[in-house]
Amino acid sequence: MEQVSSNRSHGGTQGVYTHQSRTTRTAMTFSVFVPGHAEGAKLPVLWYLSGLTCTHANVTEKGEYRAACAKAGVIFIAPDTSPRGDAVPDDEGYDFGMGAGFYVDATESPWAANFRMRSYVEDELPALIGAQFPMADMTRQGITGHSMGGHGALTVALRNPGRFRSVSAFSPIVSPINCPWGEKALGGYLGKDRAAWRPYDACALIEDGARLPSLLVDQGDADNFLHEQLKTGLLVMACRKAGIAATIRMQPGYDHSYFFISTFMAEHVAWHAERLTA
Ligand SMILES: N[C@@H](CCC(=O)N[C@@H](CSC=O)C(=O)NCC(=O)O)C(=O)O
Repeated sequence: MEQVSSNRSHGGTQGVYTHQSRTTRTAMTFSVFVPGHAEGAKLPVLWYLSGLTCTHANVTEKGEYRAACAKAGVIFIAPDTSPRGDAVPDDEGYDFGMGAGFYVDATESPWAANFRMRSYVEDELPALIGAQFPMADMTRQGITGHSMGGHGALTVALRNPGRFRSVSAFSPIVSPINCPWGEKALGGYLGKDRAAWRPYDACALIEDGARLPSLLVDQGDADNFLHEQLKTGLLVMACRKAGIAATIRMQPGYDHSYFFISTFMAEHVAWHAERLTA
């Protein structure tokens, strides 16, 4: 792992790092904010999975999480959304290929060689963080994300019961098998058999018996993707039917942007911190 940059902020350190991933077979970049802490202290970890077109940089520059993480003593980690590089296949659309890994392990050619973001965020990166950041307490992890990354946070948590003490999302795609972004991505990465898509659909996972400890979701009601792509109502219904304790808030006037995310970021960090430090 190499450090790309390091900046002191809110009494802690905002770092950006790169490493050669054996999972994606590419270099991968991610950011980590470590709050100031006593020597030998162990801090809980909050993962943030980003949305379409993003790298680690969008939330790092516009997410406004550092003050809240410094106050709560929570490490904040932002991975990239896909493998990248000249040798990595891409698509002309913003919603498939580079910047749009959808947190799946692709099985279809030519994507399968590099697009393995499920294994990257579930296995390789957590192991790297545990090895390289001795202050990270990997027994206390929370996960959140935005849009495609909200879908990632929900599905990673649902598939890994017991790993995350807290789960939240900002304007998540709640059922990719039921929206154009998801149908394009899952069809492209996984092929035509829709049964293979279910492990990557939060509502389907819940319907199939997966559970979350509790859930916080914020969704802007002026989000132009709400009705065609995000479909928050499907998650409300799935949680209600499964008896999952979920706080799903419609926020009047807010859109899909980082102006929305940064408005509610401190509340999400505090919500996670409450569960990660209990
Ligand atoms: N370019 C696209 C929209 C792309 C977009 O809105 N991306 C969102 C995530 S959408 C779901 O995953 C985002 O976070 N963008 C980065 C940012 O810094 O805002 C279009 O024109 O429709």
